[in-house]
Amino acid sequence: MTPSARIQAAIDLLDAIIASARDGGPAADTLIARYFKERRYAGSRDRRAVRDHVYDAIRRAGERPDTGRAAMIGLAQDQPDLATLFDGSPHAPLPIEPGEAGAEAGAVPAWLQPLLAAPVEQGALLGRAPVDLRVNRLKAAPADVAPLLPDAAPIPGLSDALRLPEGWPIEQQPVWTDGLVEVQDAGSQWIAAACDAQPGMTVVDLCAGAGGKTLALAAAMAGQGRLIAADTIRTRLARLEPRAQRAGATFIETLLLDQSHEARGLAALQAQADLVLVDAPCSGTGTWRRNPEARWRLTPARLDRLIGEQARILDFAAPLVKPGGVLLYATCALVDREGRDQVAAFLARHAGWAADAIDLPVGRAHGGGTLLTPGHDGSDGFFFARLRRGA
Ligand SMILES: C[S@@+](CC[C@H](N)C(=O)[O-])C[C@H]1O[C@@H](n2cnc3c(N)ncnc32)[C@H](O)[C@@H]1O
Repeated sequence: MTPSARIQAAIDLLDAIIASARDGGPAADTLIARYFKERRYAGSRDRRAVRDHVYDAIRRAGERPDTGRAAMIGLAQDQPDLATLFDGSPHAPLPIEPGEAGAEAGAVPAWLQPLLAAPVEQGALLGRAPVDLRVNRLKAAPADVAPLLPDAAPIPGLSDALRLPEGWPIEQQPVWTDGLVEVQDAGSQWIAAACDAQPGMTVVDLCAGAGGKTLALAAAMAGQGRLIAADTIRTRLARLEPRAQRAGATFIETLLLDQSHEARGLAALQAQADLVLVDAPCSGTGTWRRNPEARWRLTPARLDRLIGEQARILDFAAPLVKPGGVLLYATCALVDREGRDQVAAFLARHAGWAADAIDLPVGRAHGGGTLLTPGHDGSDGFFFARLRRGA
């Protein structure tokens, strides 16, 4: 592909990504993979260049652009070399017309800016994320793994964590295929630390998804006790099973819940759990480093729906906790209505509950919980709170 044809390919992909973000379709990564599957003539350098253009254009535009062309013209305003590639040659975009507008530059959609927690450094939300690893204590100690990964650096305060540079291909290494390490952002590892799961406990991971945090809890429990991974989406839970095998965490039980009738599926666990983790569905504002197009998907109506769902999940999670036990509420969102205010509302609805102080060498206290941000903590952004049921 010529450099100009790569720009046109990026424009075509951005058109598809914009439509998909508007209509709730597949993620950008899926669309990019599909696009190249149908265009075998594109070599690996073409793919990398097109992908970089696409993600640079997504990162640059806070609001969803009208067209892929507008998104790329916006990028060309910052990178004038790109503007010369709009040359009208075969497979290239037409020249940029005088006065033709590019998408506006910005990090956060205007409607969302006032809703983000005040300490959040908005300019840092779109940085590049490193590859963070968690050494799987069920199979190895950090001292065994560190010499196998000389490019990895420790992460202060997280004894089982290692950090590799962005894009490092860990999934091709035996240390990953053998289950000695999991890819897990430091923020998620801090949440697992805040859970303080111990061997022998009964633990419910209520929004387990594909089990990223479940596996961290399994390692903290040293494979002893009861660990139930629940979710309403069968395909997500199905992805946990091979991961648990690889990690040697075979004691994990999975529980598929029926959306809107979750309490029925959880009836046998009432007042049984020492710990319930609610890693709730959320706006994902803390993970824009990895999913920058997520900010083109969010709308005020979708945010309202998520907040309602978070409150509903908290309400059916609370009765599972035994007296004296803990409900750890976490979201990878930095919107106060999903974090600080959600916890305050929970405490107002549920007598006999209180927020524990969280003693971790990271984050900032925020309302009844802790705020982690890319700008302050170098991890994905999260809000989390430890809610304790009175004994
Ligand atoms: C933020 S993701 C969880 C990520 C996962 N804990 C991890 O560490 O990889 C939120 C999950 O909540 C699940 N979910 C949504 N509504 C739910 C409900 N009513 N009950 C249980 N899980 C739900 C979603 O399917 C999704 O997998």
